[in-house]
Order: sequence, then C-alpha cells, then structure tokens
Amino acid sequence: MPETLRDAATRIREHAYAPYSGFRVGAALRTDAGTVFTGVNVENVAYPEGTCAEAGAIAAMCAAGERRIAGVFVIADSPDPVAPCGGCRQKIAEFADPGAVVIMATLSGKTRSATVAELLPGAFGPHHLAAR
Ligand SMILES: O=c1ccn([C@H]2C[C@H](O)[C@@H](CO)O2)c(=O)[nH]1
Ligand SMILES: [Zn+2]
Repeated sequence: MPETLRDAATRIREHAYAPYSGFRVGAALRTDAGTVFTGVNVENVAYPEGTCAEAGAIAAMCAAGERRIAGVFVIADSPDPVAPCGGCRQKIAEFADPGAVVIMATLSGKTRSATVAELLPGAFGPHHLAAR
C-alpha cells in the first residue's frame, strides 16, 4: 500500500531540528504528478534563521523540478491541529491552486482541513504585478 501523506509527514517529523522550541513539525506534499516531498522545521541559534517544515518540502519539490502542489499535510505534537504560519501560507499559494487542500493534524489524531484560499484570503498574487 502506498504511504499516505499523513504517514510521510509523521515519519519525517522525527527528523525535525527544533532544539530551541522543542516543537517538531513534519510536512508532506503531493504534487500534481503524484510525487511526495517532505520537509521538517530546521531551527537555528540565530532564531529568525529557522525555517518551517512546509518551506522544506516546497524547496525539495522545486529542487526536483516539480512546481505544482496538489495537497499538503502538516503535523505536530500540538493540542490543536498545527496551522502553517503566514509566510508558509504565501509559499504554498505560490505553487497551489486556491482550491488545493491543506490538512493540519496533531499527533493525537485531531485534524482540520482548509483550502489554500481559506488559509490566505485576498492573497497577494501575480495579478497584483500585472500593471508593471
Ligand atoms: O506550520 C508550522 C508552524 C510552526 N513551525 C515551526 C517553526 C518553529 O521551528 C517551530 C515553532 O514555531 O515550529 C513549522 O515548521 N510549521
Ligand atoms: Zn511557516
């Protein structure tokens, strides 16, 4: 049986590097072509230099030459389903249709899902640059 996005995100989360927050996050995305890419948060002693799990998965997708996200799964050991930060919402929106679904989950099994448009209403997009 193929690994689900949940399985991939849960497995990769073990590799998160989060010594400062202790909050380990795993992300998995599936592309339009059906490939799965994963990422983890990678913190740094210079705190603002830390990167999110979603950003890692997106970087892996681009490095592999793929560009379209069909769906995202993100998981953490949180009381409520972990929500992508604002920056990650913008990063996901760059490569996903507004209707693409982002599933947010806790290790304990709670989930919530939302479309990209719901996560980032009124998003800044290419149409804002069109007059240039
Ligand atoms: O969706 C999220 C939310 C938070 N974090 C990371 C950033 C930081 O390393 C830690 C605490 O904010 O969790 C992610 O990777 N993805
Ligand atoms: Zn983020």
